[in-house]
Amino acid sequence: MEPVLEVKGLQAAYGSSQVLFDVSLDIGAGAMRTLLGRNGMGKTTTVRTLLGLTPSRGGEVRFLGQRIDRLSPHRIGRLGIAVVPEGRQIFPNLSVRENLTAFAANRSRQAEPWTLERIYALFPRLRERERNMGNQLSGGEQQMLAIGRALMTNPHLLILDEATEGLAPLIRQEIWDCLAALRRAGQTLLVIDKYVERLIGIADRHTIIERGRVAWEGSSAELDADPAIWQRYVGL
Ligand SMILES: Nc1ncnc2c1ncn2[C@@H]1O[C@H](COP(=O)(O)OP(=O)(O)OP(=O)(O)O)[C@@H](O)[C@H]1O
Repeated sequence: MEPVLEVKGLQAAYGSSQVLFDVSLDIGAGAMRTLLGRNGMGKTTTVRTLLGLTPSRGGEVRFLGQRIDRLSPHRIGRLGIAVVPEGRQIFPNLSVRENLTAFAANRSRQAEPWTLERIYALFPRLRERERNMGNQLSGGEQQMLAIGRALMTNPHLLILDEATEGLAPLIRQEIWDCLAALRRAGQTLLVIDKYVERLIGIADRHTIIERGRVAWEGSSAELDADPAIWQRYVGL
């Protein structure tokens, strides 16, 4: 079956400083892949380039078979890629409910699309906070809201950058439980996070990025069998 996302030899730069040299990866329908690597290795730039926010300088990106590496971020979003960005970017002056409904759409034409009710069932805390403004939420609540807001577009592909960064351990666990539930429900996922041991139990495949190049790629079983690999490149 054709992958949902297929990236081949992706290159990107900020001005004259090249940051991605040759990044290739694919994600099958309903699969979850992680992007791993230390700070500054190019994970966020990879995501920004997929979303059209940083122009690619070479290589190809295909989404559901269609070339997207020359499209605007707006068009890419409409095709059904949603992101939970680093730092969440919740609208501070909109309520939880308004944040969730602001971009609601059915991009992937789901027979049973995400609704407010389903988001509130996934994250009961958001229901309790329904009338609170974005800037009145804890970090964990903001992350739940950012995930809920992305799901409300019913994306073919959901990308999370720094999925659990800066969150308390119990909240981190809630986010991983949510990712596992989404994975079981057939949502295709690309996740950046640092906690390799946890991700091995949830994701299908992993890509380790080192200085803008793929240093290692493989399955959860392969990564689990070789902790030296992730200790070397991720260092936890
Ligand atoms: N807007 C920018 N202008 C110039 N250089 C940048 C910019 N954003 C990132 N970089 C540089 O590009 C490289 C890759 O950064 P990137 O944010 O993609 O890494 P990362 O793996 O996501 O790390 P982090 O977890 O710290 O975000 C780094 O050397 C960084 O300093």
